[in-house]
Amino acid sequence: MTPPLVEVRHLRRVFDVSPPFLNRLIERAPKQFLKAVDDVSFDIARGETFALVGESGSGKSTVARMVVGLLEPTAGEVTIDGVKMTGRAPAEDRRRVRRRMQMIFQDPYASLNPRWRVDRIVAEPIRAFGLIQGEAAIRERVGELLGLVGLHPDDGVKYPHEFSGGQRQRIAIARALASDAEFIVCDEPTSALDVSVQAQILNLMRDLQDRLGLTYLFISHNLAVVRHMASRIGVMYLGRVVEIGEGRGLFTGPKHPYTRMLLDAVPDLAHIGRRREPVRGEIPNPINPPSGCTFNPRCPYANDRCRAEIPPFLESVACHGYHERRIPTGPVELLVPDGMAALPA
Ligand SMILES: Nc1ncnc2c1ncn2[C@@H]1O[C@H](COP(=O)(O)OP(=O)(O)OP(=O)(O)O)[C@@H](O)[C@H]1O
Repeated sequence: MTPPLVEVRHLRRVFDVSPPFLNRLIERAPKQFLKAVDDVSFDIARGETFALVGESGSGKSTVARMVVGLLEPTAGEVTIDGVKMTGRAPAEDRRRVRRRMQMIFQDPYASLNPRWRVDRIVAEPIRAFGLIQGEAAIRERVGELLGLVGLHPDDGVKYPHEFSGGQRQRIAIARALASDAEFIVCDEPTSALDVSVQAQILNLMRDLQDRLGLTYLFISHNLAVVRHMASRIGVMYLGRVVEIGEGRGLFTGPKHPYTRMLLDAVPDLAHIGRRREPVRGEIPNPINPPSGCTFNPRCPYANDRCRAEIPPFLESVACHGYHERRIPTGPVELLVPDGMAALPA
């Protein structure tokens, strides 16, 4: 069996969110810490799209930033292509992996230098990594990359503000591909776009994946988008992965009560065989999370054990109720929301 391209093990990130020292001194308040990511583990196979979903603040972006090396983990390991990125792997190995790993963000405008022409933006990784020598050859490669993402090679002479949001995301993708990336971390890449443009960008990403064998870590709060993109999905709640499921399976047979609640909150979800449960309560304060399973105050099936013990991650789900067969399960089916009909199933 080929090893996974990406291995994330027991990743943790704690932020110090204490008030300023003097305030703490006056108020005699202790330091405060926020566990943004707590013991997260998953693998991503080569050529696969693995998605992380969850409500705002569940820790998705923090995981993404640690995976690409933009943020130092408090604990845990990220191994990419056999190289321990969080350990003491030789610098040369880590540089090689970094080049082949890129990130695209929700707001492409913020990540594209507004004063640079598009051809310079796309050529920058090629120059930085010394991938191609000679200006004519670089120009040719930039034209090729722009064509690959559905832009015209002549678009290179324009500036980012001359493009629409969707076209800017295409430029960001071209720049990511310029360094011969094989692993792309996509943090809400289409959330700022109109639904029809979203579909075009998602289809482009899938097409590029097929043609170039790309691997994606896809972060989104939009379940319809995730269902379209991902072969496997991890559901995050308050810094933990509570369930990992195969794309369709997660939608048709959710195991964790939180996954069911997330699906129930999608208006276009048709429910077969079980009652839709209303969304209960709010996400607790992550600085002072509930004991035991952090979902227990919102869970209709919680008992004393749920309030006392963190559930282990077994059979792809971390839930005492599921392991003890206390939770009724039933199939659900996701209907394609309006406007997303352009997305192939
Ligand atoms: N630099 C930071 N300092 C302090 N707290 C942070 C920092 N970055 C993130 N957090 C906190 O960590 C938690 C997880 O945030 P994160 O952005 O990873 O969640 P998310 O699921 O990606 O949500 P969103 O979709 O809103 O970005 C949140 O409670 C957030 O406030």
